Amino acid sequence: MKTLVLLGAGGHGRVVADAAVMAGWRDVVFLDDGFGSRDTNGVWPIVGPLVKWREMAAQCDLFVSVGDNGTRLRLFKELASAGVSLPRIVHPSAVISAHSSIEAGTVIMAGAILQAFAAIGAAGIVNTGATVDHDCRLDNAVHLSPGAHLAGTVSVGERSWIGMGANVRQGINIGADVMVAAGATVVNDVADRTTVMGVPAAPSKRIGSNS
Ligand SMILES: CC(=O)SCCNC(=O)CCNC(=O)[C@H](O)C(C)(C)COP(=O)(O)OP(=O)(O)OC[C@H]1O[C@@H](n2cnc3c(N)ncnc32)[C@H](O)[C@@H]1OP(=O)(O)O
Repeated sequence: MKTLVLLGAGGHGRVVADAAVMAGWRDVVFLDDGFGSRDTNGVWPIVGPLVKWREMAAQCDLFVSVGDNGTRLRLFKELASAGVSLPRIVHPSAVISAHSSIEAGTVIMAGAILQAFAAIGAAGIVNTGATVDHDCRLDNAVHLSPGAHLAGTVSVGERSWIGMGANVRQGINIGADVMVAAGATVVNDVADRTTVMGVPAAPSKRIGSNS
């Protein structure tokens, strides 16, 4: 297998690296703009700043491991438009229906479950133990946090973040750039750029950061 180059050397990056090793990559390195002041992320080396991807692209697999949804999607699009090889990373303990789909640049973490006809967009994160049930549609750069659960036929718009342990009722449409708070239960559709929290989830006057 080619060397895997991860763009973004934070905590999320370490979990992506670990999943990638479990999925079969042997050599994993990071690029990060903190290069110079840090030279490792966990047990993996940081070998240069982000821009170095251009000189590594021909020989390596590249993957954006930035947690912030907007930044991750912007970098993913930059790489994709340069024609770079952009894998999916699926932890071997995830349960993935043969009738589901996962676009490039997405990571599926340990213990996650994708049910039949679930469709996951590009540059997404389906985090530890999250479940996506039948016929759900996740647009690009959605982050489904650890232990979040989507019932059947839920749609989630671009760059939205579903917090830890949140639950979404079947058939719900969640817009783009939405923040669903940790532990919320969503029983009504959610408009673009809204933060919802609580059980049942209601819009919050305070806007949380979507990162
Ligand atoms: C592997 C990983 O680590 S992946 C990362 C997973 N992380 C998550 O899922 C975290 C998701 N983020 C949250 O739930 C955040 O609390 C947010 C975005 C909803 C709110 O964040 P902030 O805007 O910083 O809000 P802040 O912490 O200042 O709290 C504002 C108010 O909302 C309340 N509040 C915050 N989060 C929640 C929540 N999840 N549910 C209910 N109420 C909440 C606070 O108690 C506070 O109430 P108060 O004004 O009465 O004191």
